[in-house]
Order: sequence, then structure tokens, then C-alpha cells
Amino acid sequence: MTVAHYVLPPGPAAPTNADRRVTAWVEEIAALTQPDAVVWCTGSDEEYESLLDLLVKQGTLLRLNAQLRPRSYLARSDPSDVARVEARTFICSEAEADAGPTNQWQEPVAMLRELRSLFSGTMHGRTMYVVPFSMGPVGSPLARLGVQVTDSPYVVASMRTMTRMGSESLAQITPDTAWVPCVHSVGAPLGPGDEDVPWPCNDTKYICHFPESREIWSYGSAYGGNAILAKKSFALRIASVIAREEGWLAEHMLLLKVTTPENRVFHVAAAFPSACGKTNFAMLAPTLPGWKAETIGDDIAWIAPGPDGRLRAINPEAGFFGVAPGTGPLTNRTAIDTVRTDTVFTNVALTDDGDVWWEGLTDLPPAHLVDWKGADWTPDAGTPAAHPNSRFTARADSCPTIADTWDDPEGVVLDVILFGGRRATNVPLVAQARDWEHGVFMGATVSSERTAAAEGTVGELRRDPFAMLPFCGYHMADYWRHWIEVGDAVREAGAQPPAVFQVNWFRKDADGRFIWPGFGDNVRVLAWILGRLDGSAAAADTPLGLLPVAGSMNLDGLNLTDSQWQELFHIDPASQLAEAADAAAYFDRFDGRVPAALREQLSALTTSLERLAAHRSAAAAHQR
Ligand SMILES: Nc1nc2c(ncn2[C@@H]2O[C@H](COP(=O)(O)OP(=O)(O)OP(=O)(O)O)[C@@H](O)[C@H]2O)c(=O)[nH]1
Ligand SMILES: O=C([O-])CC(=O)C(=O)O
Ligand SMILES: [Mn+2]
Repeated sequence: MTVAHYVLPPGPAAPTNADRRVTAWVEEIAALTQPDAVVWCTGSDEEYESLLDLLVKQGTLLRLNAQLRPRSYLARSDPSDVARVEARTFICSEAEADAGPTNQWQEPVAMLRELRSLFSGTMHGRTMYVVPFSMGPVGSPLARLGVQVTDSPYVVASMRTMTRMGSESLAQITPDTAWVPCVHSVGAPLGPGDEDVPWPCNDTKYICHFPESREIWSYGSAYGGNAILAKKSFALRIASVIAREEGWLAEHMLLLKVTTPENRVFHVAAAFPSACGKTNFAMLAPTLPGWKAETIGDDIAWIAPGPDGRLRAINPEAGFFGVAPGTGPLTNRTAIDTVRTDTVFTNVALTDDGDVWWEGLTDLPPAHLVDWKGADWTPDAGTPAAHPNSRFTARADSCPTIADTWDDPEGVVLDVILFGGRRATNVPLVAQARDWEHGVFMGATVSSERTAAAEGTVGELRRDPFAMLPFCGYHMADYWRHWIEVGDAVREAGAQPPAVFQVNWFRKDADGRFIWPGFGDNVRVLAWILGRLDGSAAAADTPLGLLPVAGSMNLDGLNLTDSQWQELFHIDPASQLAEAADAAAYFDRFDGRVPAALREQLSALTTSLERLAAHRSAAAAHQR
């Protein structure tokens, strides 16, 4: 690899206040990747406008009808670059054991050697953008800094929406602040005279994380989670490593502020796997009178003990990268209002009048569309018009329900933590954990049906502990231990950790229909949960935790029959015992590193299920 003769191309020089380590690193990456130009992003409105103009000119973005969808755009990705590539995502810790059995590991020195060879000359014919960013309000004690270099203007525009990006964040990096270097290329160099394509990418993809040196290298994709490195790569995979060391939590959680009819305010964090309802719950429109829900974050929460020992949380992001399909005025009015203007849509369908459409936006599709691949589409096409993982990118402050505390640098005090998944069977609508350890057990044993958010077979059941399976930057069992220790630290400081609950909006009846109406009606579950905190909602102790007793949840105005209610909470000991056995086999995969407290939870669960099974069969025998 010969880079010695490479001279930084002319253009605006690095800002004079840029930290020397940042400029040296940028020069080093430029020498490796050899872009035609280097641009330091300021984050200004003018810069964003000119990026959008450039993307329209290059054909990456299509300007939507300005009357129907002001200042909004449609991107169609390469059909092969539509979701996170978990099979190409690596944790490159020095010791393989530290990545743990749920991550793919690569030896860091060899991986870096391979990456350097892939990145050599990869930005030929392109501009390298330097994107300094802050995750969390600039200057917040909970915020952390990073710098991404990328040859994708689409990624720069996405970073502008999703993070606090530009000069202000760069100014935060001083000689003694930590920052995470993030290197990104679409892996599509242009030779002289080569024509570009609207969505450059490469069949070879690598999303690599180096927990010790805290750097990220991503190659070959421009899709969200693979390329907006501030998000899953930094704010979860690298941040989880930093958080373990510093005694806090980096989580795949939405943050919601709830105000009861009595004007009491609570904050709820909820971990649901990708495409399992975080954005929808974060934008919940309560169907119960007098209740108010406000959005703080829809995907990631950073949680740390505050001065009084209680856990406080911030949303480190500044925007939403939300799933389009299934989002409609009846299910998520707030999201529909959020994306009315100033939104970049990716892989949705285009209407004949220059607006967007996706499955679930309206009951019936328009008679003609251009689908996400750019082909003519009619309702009889037999394929979805929008890709199932099509997305919208919009700023948090466009959201009509955004809480005025959403960017409070101190964060909000957490009262409740929810763990959820997409389960057609077995998992009740809601169950309260008996204590913190039981809550950690619930989080550790979450399983969920796979969705379109990542490559793989949709619908297949897989364990997704804490909704962090694809996002934990170290050994998953050590992560569980860290959760237990954070609870201990809170109690040692004389405070109480948040109450923990498991929820499941997705239980189905024998005909395959969702039993629970979900969406805005999830406030009924929330009301029950908050009723548990002050003792006003009754619960029964079961092997799965504390379940609502009949009459303890407000179901006014719902068409839910008694038998449907029972189905939502039905416990079948045999299949529960099978789940527990599966959890035991799962725990066995973690090299003996599963905390004893979780093993104890599992054996207590098994014992109580066996007791329930015996009790049920005795009762049945008695009936005969
Ligand atoms: N039945 C039912 N479906 C829901 C509910 N909440 C969300 N969904 C559907 O689940 C899908 C994904 O929801 P999102 O809120 O976008 O999921 P997410 O967790 O934010 O997904 P990522 O952004 O990928 O992390 C959409 O199709 C929703 O319509 C609910 O309460 N009930
Ligand atoms: O990361 C992405 O590409 C989208 C997302 O939010 C997820 O998959 O959880
Ligand atoms: Mn989401």
C-alpha cells in the first residue's frame, strides 16, 4: 500500500480550533482512502441544503412534491443494501472470550490489516466528509463525542438529522476529551470518467468495532444501522463497553414521559427488539381520558446513576430513524405528523403526485405507485410497494409530542423499565418483576420473532436479551452481571432502582389475530404499571411474575371479551417448562459466566412451574 505521495487535496482547511488528534487522524484516513476532496462539516443549515441539492443532482434523492411534503425527499437504496447486516458485524476485542458467544469476533490486528487494505484508495473520485458529533446534549455530563469520516453525502445528511453534528461538537473535543473515531466508506471508488450510481455500495461489507481502542470501521453499505455509525455502532456497541467501565448503561430503549390524570409525572424506558414497537410506544397517543404521553427518545437511552443515586436517562440522539410500514394515522398519528415536512424517506413507494406511500399508511393502496425499487406497481403486484424495512429520518423537534425535557442535559429520573418482544404465544401482556434481579432475568431471557430490520428469516424465534443481541459490544453474560451490579450500586446509594416489567403487545389468538389492540391502548397497560408503583393496581403472584388480576386494568370502551383477557395471560405450564428448559440450554452457551443470581431465578421459575403443573393436574383429576 503506497500512500506516501498522497497530498491532501485543496479545499477548506481543518477548522483552526480542531483538536490536533482529530486533524492528524483525518489526515491519516485521507492518506489511506485518497478522496478527491476533504470537507469539514459545520452542521449549518446552508451546508445541509447544499448536501440535499447535491444528493438530488446525483440521483440519490428525489425531491417530493413541495406542496404535499415540503422539504422532503425519497431515497431508493441499492436493492441489496436495505437492512443491518448482522452476519458482517464484528466485535474485534483483543480476547475472543470478551466478545462472547453472541457476537462475531475477529482478531483486531488482522482485521485492521484487512480493513486498511479494503479502505486503501476507496474514496477515489469522492469527497471525504468529516462529521464531528455529540451523542447527548452538547456539554451534558452524560454526552459523549465522536467524529465520523464518510464518503457518503446521504450518510452526512442522516447524521445531521440523527445527531448534534458540526462545529459546536468539534469544539467540545479538547486535548484531554475522549472521542470515538468512526471510519465509513461505501466502498465504491470512481476512476477517471467512471459514472456514479444513485446508491453506491459494495457486495463486501464489514461493520467492525474495536472495544479496546474504541474505534469503528464500516465498509460497503450506506444503509442506516450499518453506516450512521453514531447510532447502533457507537451509541450501543462501543458505548456499552464504555458504560460497563464507568458504571452506567447504554441501552436499546425508548424513553417516554407519562403524566397521569392526577398530574403525576413518570418516566419509562422500554427495550423492544428492532421493529417491535419502540417508536410507536414512544409516540403513544393515550386512549384513556386525562392521560398524557410525551416522547423523549425512540431507540437509544443512556442511563446513569444521578447525584441522589437514582437512575437518570438521556436520549443521546437528535432524530428518529423510524420504520415506515405499519405507521398510519390510526396507529401512530404522531409519527405521521412528525414526517409531514423535512423528512428523508428511504425505500418507501412514490405516488403519482410525488408523495410517499407504504403498507399501512392507508387502508387501500393507490391504484398506481412506483415501488421502492423504482418499478411501476399496482395493487395486484403481489409484492410490497415499500420495502418492509423502509424508514423515515426526521428530527426529534419535528415531533409534536416531544417533551420539553427531551434534551435536558441532566436527563430524566427513571421510574419504570420495560422489556418486550414480539411473541405470538406464552408471554403475557404484562408481568411485573418481583425485584431487580427478577427484572434482569426477564430482560436476559427475552425471545422475539425476527423482523425485517436485519437480514434473516422473518418470524423465526430467537433469543434477544435486553433487545441487545445485535448491539452488545462485549460478552453478553458480563453485560447481565453489569446490570445486576448497577442495581446494587443504586441500592447502596440509598435509592431504589426502577420497577421492572415485561410486556408483549403481540400475542395472537387461534386465528392468528393480535388479541390486544395495542398502540394507543397500550396506555391501559401503562396505567396498570404505574398503579403498581403506588399500590393501587392489584396483582397475583404467578411463576412468571406479578400479573394483573381481572378488573385491575382499565378496559373501558374496549371490545375485549373475558376469554380474550384470559388468553392474554394464560400460562400453559408445559410450554412454559419447555421455554425454561430452552433458557437453561441458552445459559449453558455462556462459558459459565452467567451470574448466579440469574441461575437462581431460572431454577425458582422451573420449580414454581412444576408446582403449577402438579396443582393443575391434581385439580383436573379432582374434577373427574
Ligand atoms: N399489533 C401491534 N403492532 C405494533 C404495536 N406497536 C408497534 N407495532 C408494529 O410494529 C412495527 C414496528 O414498530 P416500531 O415502533 O417502528 O418498532 P421499533 O422498535 O421502533 O423498530 P426499530 O426502529 O427497528 O428499532 C410496526 O409495523 C408497527 O405497526 C402494537 O402495540 N401492536
Ligand atoms: O439500526 C438500524 O438500521 C435501524 C434500527 O433502528 C434497528 O434496526 O434497530
Ligand atoms: Mn424505531
